[in-house]
Amino acid sequence: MFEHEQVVIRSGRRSRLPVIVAVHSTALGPAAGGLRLWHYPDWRDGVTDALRLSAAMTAKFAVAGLPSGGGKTVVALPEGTVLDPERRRDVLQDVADTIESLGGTYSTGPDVGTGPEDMALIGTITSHVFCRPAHLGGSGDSSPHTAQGTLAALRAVSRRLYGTARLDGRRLAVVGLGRVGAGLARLLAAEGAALTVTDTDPDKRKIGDELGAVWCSPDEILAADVDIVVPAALGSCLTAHTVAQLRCRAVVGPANNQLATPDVADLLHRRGILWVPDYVASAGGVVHAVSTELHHLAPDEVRARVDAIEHTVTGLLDTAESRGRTPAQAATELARRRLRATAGPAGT
Ligand SMILES: NC(=O)C1=CN([C@@H]2O[C@H](COP(=O)(O)OP(=O)(O)OC[C@H]3O[C@@H](n4cnc5c(N)ncnc54)[C@H](O)[C@@H]3O)[C@@H](O)[C@H]2O)C=CC1
Ligand SMILES: CC(C)C(=O)C(=O)O
Repeated sequence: MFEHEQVVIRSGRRSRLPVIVAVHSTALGPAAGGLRLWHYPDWRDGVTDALRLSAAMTAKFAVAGLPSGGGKTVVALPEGTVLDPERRRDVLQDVADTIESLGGTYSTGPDVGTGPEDMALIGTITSHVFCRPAHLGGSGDSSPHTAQGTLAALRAVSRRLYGTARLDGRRLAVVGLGRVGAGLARLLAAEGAALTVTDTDPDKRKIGDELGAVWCSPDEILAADVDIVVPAALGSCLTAHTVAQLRCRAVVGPANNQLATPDVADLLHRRGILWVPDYVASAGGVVHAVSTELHHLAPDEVRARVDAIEHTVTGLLDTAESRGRTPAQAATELARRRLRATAGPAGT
């Protein structure tokens, strides 16, 4: 079933690359979600990714209790494409044109492959952008706040499984040392967690060495003998095949769309592995950006909202336990309830 409100696919005027903007829902407010600049075997795979990522943003905002809707932009780069600075600028301007044409229905921010400087460039063409650098009036890089929010989710899970929110001595495997994964690994190392890490980019090994982490190959890390696996790279890492290999008690991480298909949540549950839906654990970045840029909250209030992810996760785990649901089902039900509440009697 096609459940999105709007999907725009344009060939960029300058770059000739496919710019895909998916607006899943504006039921809670104008849509927001990051710009993913990534390689795909076929541009249609980029469309599939945009559809899934934008739907996840709707759920992310609903569970976080924020008045925004779900959207996402994907620029599907053919495999092997390397963008020189000029071509990168062309792509970003093409994205900005497309977003501007939506007249405020959707605003973009950073995601895989983009950051605050890219948002600054987009901001020269459209005002519908967030997470620009602070000196330009934006809330800056979302990734430290995404990492902080994921840490809050990990504390809730640790308390549930081990009776303490402290992570010192806990064994965690961080999959992906990009902007969020590296930040999170640093927070975990500072707390005394024993880390196993990986990234497909061998240069990231330096970060692991700096943190005293064990380096593992990307193909083997999901089977590592650890307490908690932390997906912090790309989506669809949890499949029937990889779930069968897991040796951990929980999977909690910031990577969007970790499940290859929704039924994988049941497989995890049947194996007794606690999985916190990614759209709950990864909300810190948008919570920070929206609370700062739209609601103009003071920094300590914003930080409290990011840290409140710990209570959200605890609440979901309680609900799941008391109603005989998986955490995934409890989160879906909460998101649907909040979306229905805005639709009024006709939508209930
Ligand atoms: N940046 C943010 O604030 C937010 C990011 N997320 C999600 O968190 C995840 C990471 O995002 P960022 O750190 O911003 O992206 P990034 O592009 O900075 O980092 C991604 C990292 O994953 C690595 N990687 C790719 N495939 C891999 C694989 N198969 N195994 C191991 N490593 C692999 C890449 O080499 C890169 O170092 C993404 O799924 C993103 O959608 C979610 C919410 C907010
Ligand atoms: C950081 C924001 C923009 C986002 O796209 C996400 O939370 O996935």
